[in-house]
Amino acid sequence: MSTDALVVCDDVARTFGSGAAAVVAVHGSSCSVHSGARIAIAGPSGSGKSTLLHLMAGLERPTRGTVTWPALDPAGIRDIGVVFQSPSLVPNLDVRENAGLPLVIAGVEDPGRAERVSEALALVGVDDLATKLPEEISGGQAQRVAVARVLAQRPRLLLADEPTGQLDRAAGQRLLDALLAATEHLGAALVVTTHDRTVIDRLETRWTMHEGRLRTTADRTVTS
Ligand SMILES: Nc1ncnc2c1ncn2[C@@H]1O[C@H](COP(=O)(O)OP(=O)(O)OP(=O)(O)O)[C@@H](O)[C@H]1O
Repeated sequence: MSTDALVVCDDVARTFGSGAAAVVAVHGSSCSVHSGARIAIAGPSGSGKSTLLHLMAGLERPTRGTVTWPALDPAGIRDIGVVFQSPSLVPNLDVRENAGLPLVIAGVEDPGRAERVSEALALVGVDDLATKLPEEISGGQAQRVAVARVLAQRPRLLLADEPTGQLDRAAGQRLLDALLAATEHLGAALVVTTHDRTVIDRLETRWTMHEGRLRTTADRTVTS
């Protein structure tokens, strides 16, 4: 396996529960993600996409196999940003405060923090909403704020779990535009799990999950 990979999954498996109730969410699957990669992980509901993404993020431990982050230093798992299907903004904080919250928790001080938050909000086109509360913005805008919250951490690897799943087609396209532009600007790799054909068609690399098994494929030409 290449050592410049941001994440390497080597024969990983993840089982939930035990005995007769055990569910094998991911069977022995191997893959690696390098700088600049733009990968869609497609597959039906329940095929193990989210579990694989969580394994890549270090949010789940594999029951078999290993997940390593060769190009990230030991504390570098912080270089991984995760966007979930639901934005989960804090209701009583405004957009700017929500986007900056992980940096506050990490102890990043101003003016650096404010600069990073402003850059992230601008990258996803919600800088004009900075003083709005979550209840004052649309679902698509809230999801862009959730992306900004991750971008403000300047990740080298951005993992997005069905980020357009709750959005209509137009809002989903705008979110994807923002994700692509922002990861390019930051030089971050992007991995997106999705059912959405229009998302799949815009990423160079398409992997598929089926009943917990990952199939990786070569890069292809993006249609738009
Ligand atoms: N924490 C958990 N406890 C028990 N079973 C789980 C858990 N997480 C996932 N599973 C099971 O593992 C399997 C894979 O789930 P996963 O969420 O990874 O699939 P998915 O492809 O992301 O599905 P969707 O597209 O619907 O989000 C499913 O059968 C699911 O019920």
